[in-house]
Amino acid sequence: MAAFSFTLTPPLSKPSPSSLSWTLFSLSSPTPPHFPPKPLRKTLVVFSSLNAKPTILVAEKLGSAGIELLKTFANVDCSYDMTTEDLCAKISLCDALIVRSGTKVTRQVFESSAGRLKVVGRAGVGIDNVDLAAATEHGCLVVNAPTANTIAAAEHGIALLTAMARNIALASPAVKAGGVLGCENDELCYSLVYVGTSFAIALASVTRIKPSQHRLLAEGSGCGVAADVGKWQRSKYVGVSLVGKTLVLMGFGKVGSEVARRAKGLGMHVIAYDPYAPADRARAIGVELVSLDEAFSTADFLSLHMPLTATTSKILNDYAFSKMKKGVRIINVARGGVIDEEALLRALNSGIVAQAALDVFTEEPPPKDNMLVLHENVIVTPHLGASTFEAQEGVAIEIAEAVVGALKGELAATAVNAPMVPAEVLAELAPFVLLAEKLGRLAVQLVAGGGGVQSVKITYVSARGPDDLDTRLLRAMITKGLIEPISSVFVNLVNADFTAKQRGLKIAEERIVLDGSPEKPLEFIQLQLANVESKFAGALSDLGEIKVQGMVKEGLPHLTMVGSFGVDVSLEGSLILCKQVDQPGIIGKVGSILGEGNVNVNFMSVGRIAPRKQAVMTIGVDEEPDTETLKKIGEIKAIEEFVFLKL
Ligand SMILES: NC(=O)C1=CN([C@@H]2O[C@H](COP(=O)(O)OP(=O)(O)OC[C@H]3O[C@@H](n4cnc5c(N)ncnc54)[C@H](O)[C@@H]3O)[C@@H](O)[C@H]2O)C=CC1
Ligand SMILES: O=C(O)C(=O)COP(=O)(O)O
Repeated sequence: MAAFSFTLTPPLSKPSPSSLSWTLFSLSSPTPPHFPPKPLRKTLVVFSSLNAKPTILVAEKLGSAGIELLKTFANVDCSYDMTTEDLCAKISLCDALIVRSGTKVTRQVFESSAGRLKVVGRAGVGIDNVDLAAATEHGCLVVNAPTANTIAAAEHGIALLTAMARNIALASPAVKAGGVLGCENDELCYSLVYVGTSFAIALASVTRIKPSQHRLLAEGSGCGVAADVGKWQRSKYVGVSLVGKTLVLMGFGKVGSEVARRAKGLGMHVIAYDPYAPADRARAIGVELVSLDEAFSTADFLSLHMPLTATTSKILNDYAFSKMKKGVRIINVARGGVIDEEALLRALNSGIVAQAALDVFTEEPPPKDNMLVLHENVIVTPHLGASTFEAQEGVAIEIAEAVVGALKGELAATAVNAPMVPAEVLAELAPFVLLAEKLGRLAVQLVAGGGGVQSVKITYVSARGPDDLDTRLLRAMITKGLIEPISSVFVNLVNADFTAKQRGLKIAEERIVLDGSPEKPLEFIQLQLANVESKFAGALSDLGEIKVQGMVKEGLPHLTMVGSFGVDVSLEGSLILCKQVDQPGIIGKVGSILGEGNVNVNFMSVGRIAPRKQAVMTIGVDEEPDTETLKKIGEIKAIEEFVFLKL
């Protein structure tokens, strides 16, 4: 009697947490016309919608063009000014969330989503308000809109620079209050006052008050401007010139470069501190990259354009200010947290910093009694860097395209928490990505017991040099294949490495370079699972590891080796592996049993050590054979063992 085993477990399908299900990817989807220009890198995303329309929650004001675009694909819920509690309550009903800088997307939000939230779209650049680690752990892709507000932010930086240098923000309301609006004696007049904390000109409202109340009002609101109302103070608002002055840019990325171009047009000497910026790009704009110390010590004006990270947090601190020239002027359109606000206050009070122009704050909106905001040498705007009509329409379209694309399973060009791979590399790797997942699924189903695997060795064999092969996608898909069939977690490019680590799955990668034509990115991929028992002994290598190997033939993934047996079967549908003593008639017998069970065979191959010796037969089937059919196969005398695998 032949020893055999077959498996209909572990469960290979699991209920989708939402109307969205995981699929590998779609490379065939047409790319929508793109505005603004397409970034060069893309990432593979693994979502696709089934029948029901997904729901997208828009938590902050988004340009109308973006909303219209979203509505063509999804149910769109525009709920602005939600509390954290409101957001957490709604999020489990949403497949995607779109925010700007005003919404904190915390771990609590991801936990509250109960696995449904698949994409967070940040309609802008800075993603410091999104808990990326939590997003990744929950397999949620985060995309941003990194290009559409660059010019707006740069223009705002220049606006603050010039407004500060020429005291525009202080002089204008003073003139309006006293001169233009006609403030005389005890007659009632209009005066610009700051609302509440008096922190923003943009928030100023016009209030009818008596001139005798101006000072009172000014003192009451802590507002230096209101105290000067009614005065035509030409000598008070004498400014400083820009031409010939040194402007230091801290961060020389998209916004920093655009500020540089504009500042050079104003006749400024522009230098930058950015350890990661390419020197040739800086040179092309006529900007010298300098050390941090040189940046601090030479600046007449210093403008911040770096992201808020652990390294940049409070980069302008007491030490930095102590290195600066007396009378330096600071502009911040990046993030409040890159400045130690208390240190800046001290530097303003001591005169090291003559003036500061701030668009962003550690806490937004800043508290009423924020002494920086109230400081007479500080001008402020309420995070307006990206707020032009043009930028907001552009950002809205950019983020809507990214979110819809991700939900459709297209490539996300602006993924923040997943590897981005050049689009052309991705197109080339696509069939290998499919092969990688199938090999993972196949290998794990050969393991006896439901415990899965603790270590896997992946060997990539290619005629290309190791540096020419980006294996992140392949590794992620092998991980997906290894983990999903034996667990309830959904693995994608975003959370693959995290999930593997969390489950204690060690992944070793090896690349072997073959002689041959480097036209194809890969010749084959091999997986070896060590320290496991197999339910199909024929899949074990001489070293006792489960070994499977595959390659891409005519664009389709093929299994080419099981254990020590060479086979050749297309990895479609499901697979039956049989180990038998090679002899006439076996193929026919198995074929007719499958036929009787109404199971269509799509591929069959036999790999044998030698004629009439042991052989492994691989049979690709379109349908899943029922238990009775499988039992009959097991009863064929010459068959030593067999296994049914669902791909
Ligand atoms: N106020 C507003 O409304 C807006 C603010 N922003 C903010 O402006 C900042 C820059 O945006 P982009 O230029 O689009 O980003 P980007 O990514 O193109 O440029 C950032 C630059 O900072 C550099 N950098 C990173 N760490 C650094 C460090 N430790 N020291 C020096 N440089 C470092 C990077 O190398 C990069 O060149 C971001 O914080 C973004 O959130 C952007 C748009 C609007
Ligand atoms: O894009 C950025 O980084 C910004 O700071 C813009 O923020 P906002 O979208 O205007 O809230």
